[in-house]
Amino acid sequence: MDIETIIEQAEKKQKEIYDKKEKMERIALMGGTFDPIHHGHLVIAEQIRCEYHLDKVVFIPAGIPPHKSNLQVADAKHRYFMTLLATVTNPYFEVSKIEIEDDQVSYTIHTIKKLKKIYPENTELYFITGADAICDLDTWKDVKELLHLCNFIAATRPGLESPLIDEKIEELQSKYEAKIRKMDVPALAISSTDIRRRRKAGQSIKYLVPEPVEYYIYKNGLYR
Ligand SMILES: Nc1ncnc2c1ncn2[C@@H]1O[C@H](COP(=O)(O)OP(=O)(O)OP(=O)(O)O)[C@@H](O)[C@H]1O
Ligand SMILES: O=C(O)c1ccc[n+]([C@@H]2O[C@H](COP(=O)([O-])O)[C@@H](O)[C@H]2O)c1
Repeated sequence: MDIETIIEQAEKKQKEIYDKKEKMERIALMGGTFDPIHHGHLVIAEQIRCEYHLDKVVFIPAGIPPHKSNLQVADAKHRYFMTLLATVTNPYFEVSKIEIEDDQVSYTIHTIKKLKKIYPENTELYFITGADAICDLDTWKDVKELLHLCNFIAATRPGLESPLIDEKIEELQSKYEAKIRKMDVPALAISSTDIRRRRKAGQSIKYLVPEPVEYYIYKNGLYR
């Protein structure tokens, strides 16, 4: 099947999930630059979905990532399509265009406020981040309000010691009375930075990203 057909199917699936939205009560949001999306992202999203009995996980590619605005990132359209391709086979995964359709910096507080207006009042939102992101949560826009609007789940990530994450979570919880939980996920030392570096060096990225994403990267000459 060609990439265009898979993308078409993925967009159809988005609509079907979206139409069911009034029945959803526990939704996880997985924000990221996804430049590109890789198996590390998918593993943490699926594990958290299962362990927290969530109705779905919404992947939200950032339009202008707040902490990466001085870095060059691939066009939002490419990052959106790769996220669609990576998630199409999971009926519980959805991709939102909410941040890429906005020309402002993609602050999570703005996204959460917009989504709270869309979802029914009883919906509980969980924002998934890697443990590295938790460590600099203090620097996020309107962090106090954000932590009151949304639960956070910090997935462990190779390179960050677990006690350090526990300490950080405790600190944030007492400072902001926040609801943050840690989730131990199988260690996958995969990062988008490493995938881009490998591509630039002409090395293989096979098995680090889903196959259709790998194909999309080659077809569109990304990260050379
Ligand atoms: N292998 C991984 N294990 C656990 N969490 C991860 C992993 N890769 C990414 N994440 C988390 O997923 C979220 C979105 O990640 P992002 O799109 O920035 O990918 P990244 O691999 O960290 O990218 P980059 O290397 O370009 O910084 C972040 O909160 C990040 O911490
Ligand atoms: O709102 C903020 O201030 C903020 C600061 C840094 C990161 N974020 C969000 O965290 C997610 C992961 O970001 P990144 O840069 O690791 O891809 C993504 O959804 C970003 O929009 C949000």
